Amino acid sequence: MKAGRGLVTTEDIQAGEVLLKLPQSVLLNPSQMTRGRTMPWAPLRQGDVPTSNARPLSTHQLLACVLAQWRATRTTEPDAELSDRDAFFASMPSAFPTVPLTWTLDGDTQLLSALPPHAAKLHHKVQSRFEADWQRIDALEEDNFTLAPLLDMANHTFVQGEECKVRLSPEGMELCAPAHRALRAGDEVCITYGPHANATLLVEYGFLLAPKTTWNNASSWDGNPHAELMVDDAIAARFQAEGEEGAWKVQRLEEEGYSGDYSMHPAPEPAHVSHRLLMALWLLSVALEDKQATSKLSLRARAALKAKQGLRCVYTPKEAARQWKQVTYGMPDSRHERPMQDALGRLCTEMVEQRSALEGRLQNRHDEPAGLLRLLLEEEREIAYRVRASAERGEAW
Ligand SMILES: C[S@@+](CC[C@H](N)C(=O)[O-])C[C@H]1O[C@@H](n2cnc3c(N)ncnc32)[C@H](O)[C@@H]1O
Repeated sequence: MKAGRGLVTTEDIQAGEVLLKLPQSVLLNPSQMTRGRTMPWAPLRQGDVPTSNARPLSTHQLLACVLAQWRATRTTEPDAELSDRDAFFASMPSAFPTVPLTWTLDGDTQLLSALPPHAAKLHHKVQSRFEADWQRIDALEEDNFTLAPLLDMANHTFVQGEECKVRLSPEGMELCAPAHRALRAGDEVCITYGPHANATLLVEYGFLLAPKTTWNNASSWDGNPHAELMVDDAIAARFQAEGEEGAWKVQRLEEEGYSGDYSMHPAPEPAHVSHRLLMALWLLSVALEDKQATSKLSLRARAALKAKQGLRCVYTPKEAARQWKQVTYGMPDSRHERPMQDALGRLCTEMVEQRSALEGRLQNRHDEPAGLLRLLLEEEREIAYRVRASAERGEAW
């Protein structure tokens, strides 16, 4: 994998065998640095009551201070001998060109403007965290983010079962070989950073998993197994465009805990939509009508209303609420299938077009960050294609 440096075994290792032990004393986190003593700068622990003169740092702020201080000292004394801890610090990367936060700090608006909406939202969260650290806001939850020499060199694997396990104990940290797979000398030692989709990997870590082959209609999914296309913005826009009727629908979703987090997935196949998105699509397949008011409309106005309702199922609000209850009990009415398929097809087409437009913003950029962003946009477009094809075959849910 093209992942910079990594960990590699130098001898054969049995499945489940411990590869590495890091005693508490070499770990760098607030617990270790304060050794349980109360310090005015120490991040608050659970149950700590902040005193008026304490200005605690968050863990990230504290570790950033330690690293900044080390870097400053190394600059003034470049020839000083390296201790083990210095060697660890010196091994850390000093530039992060593929992490979108760097694009913001460098003012690379071209790359930023091509981020797909969900990745842009995730990036915004990373940026807010970063800004909060700069502003030194009070962080009241317990945090004990740790820098771990050597272990921090482990790259992420996407292959389930191939990852080495990190175990925490009062003595420190242990890295163990995969439970069911021996390692041979020369194998890379990987861990998992979590079941992340590519947008998260890009904005949090600056990398993503590219597919092994070029996708075509027939190929099975060989990209990130956790790939997803988030469509919250597009769904919210649809409800908003429906005015009061949309607000009624949003309220139904909120009541049932289905508000937001609407996703499409290429794997496991067939490409499909999440249950939450399905619920939103059901509501989009409904048109509300006040029968009494409609009966008073002119023929022309009634025809215009019919056109607006399109293929959707028309209900009075009371009947819609009753049908909705049925759906939340897992008993949808088959009359909704066609309008839902239709709504999904249009949504997928919009996603494809939006990604192509975003890709257009990367013209003339052939650097690594733009390459990664292009992969993300291509992946999202491919998911939309696959879900649309599944919907046409009646398999998207
Ligand atoms: C904990 S560090 C691992 C050591 C890192 N490779 C280095 O050279 O310092 C995490 C970083 O490694 C890279 N990385 C980790 N796993 C990767 C993977 N599967 N593919 C590409 N890059 C990866 C990313 O840049 C990520 O932010």
